[in-house]
Amino acid sequence: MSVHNPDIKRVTTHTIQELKNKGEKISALTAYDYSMARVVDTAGVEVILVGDSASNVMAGHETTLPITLDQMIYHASSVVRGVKRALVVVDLPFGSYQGNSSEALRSAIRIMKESGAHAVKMEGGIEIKESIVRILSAGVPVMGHLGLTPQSIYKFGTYAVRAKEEAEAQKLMDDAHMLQDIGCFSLVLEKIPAALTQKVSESLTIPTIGIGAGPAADGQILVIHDILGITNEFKPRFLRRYADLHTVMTEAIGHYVDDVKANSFPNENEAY
Ligand SMILES: Nc1nc(=O)c2c([nH]1)NC[C@@H]1CN(c3ccc(C(=O)N[C@@H](CCC(=O)O)C(=O)O)cc3)CN21
Ligand SMILES: CC(C)C(=O)C(=O)O
Ligand SMILES: [Mg+2]
Repeated sequence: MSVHNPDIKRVTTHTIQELKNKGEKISALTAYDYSMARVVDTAGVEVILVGDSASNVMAGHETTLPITLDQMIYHASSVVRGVKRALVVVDLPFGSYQGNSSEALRSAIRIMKESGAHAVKMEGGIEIKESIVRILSAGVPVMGHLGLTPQSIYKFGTYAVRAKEEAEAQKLMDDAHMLQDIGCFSLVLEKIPAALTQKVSESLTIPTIGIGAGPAADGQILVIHDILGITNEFKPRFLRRYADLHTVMTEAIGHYVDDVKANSFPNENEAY
């Protein structure tokens, strides 16, 4: 296996626009720490998202709501130190940008200044337009996020597919165009019908990145721990597992415990 596009030394927002223009799909994954980011980057993924899913995957919370801006900056700065090539995008966490565009700008600037990441991602459409405009005006690239927006889970009540009804699909299409028109460089579409993803992706010039949104998105994103089978209890239909690391890791650790109990670790070569 080899890294795709080895000629690309550093992925930028322009690189992923060119991939859409060429009709080449964009690969994206999450990472939350230095060691995992090094692996994901080395494997050739173009976009690494420091997702607020860290709240679930790293901290064990039920939702993404509790993670703080300081915690996102800690994860993001760790990821940036592990990345040589990918574009690093960071989720603005719940409560750091909704409602107040000055606070939104301050949050985005803290992320850029304190982590070294390349862009931020924000959930929502017209409701957060002013905040996005302020951040874009400061020269910070913004990725939008429409459809299933987990920071609003208590407004919707479920993680079910979004925009199945015509009115919600129309609002999503309007929001997508608004985000493109104000200058967002890309857009995540989460858990919406595949046909709507196709309509939106064909109608926009900027690249869409889907999760549970079907094959027509210009790119795909999943949570790294999900594709590696570490989070083995999370199995939505859209997830494809590429490894069963939960089993691999549990067995490896079990062998270590056995060796310690049998006093066969450490041996003479592993001692001074
Ligand atoms: N480990 C992990 N992976 C993710 O993809 C992820 C997170 N955490 N945390 C933040 C959000 C939440 N996401 C989610 C959460 C649930 C479903 C989901 O489909 N849940 C149920 C169906 C619920 C319903 O239909 O009401 C399922 O089938 O598992 C999808 C995406 C995506 N993000
Ligand atoms: C799943 C992606 C799109 C995300 O927002 C996250 O990981 O937080
Ligand atoms: Mg997120």
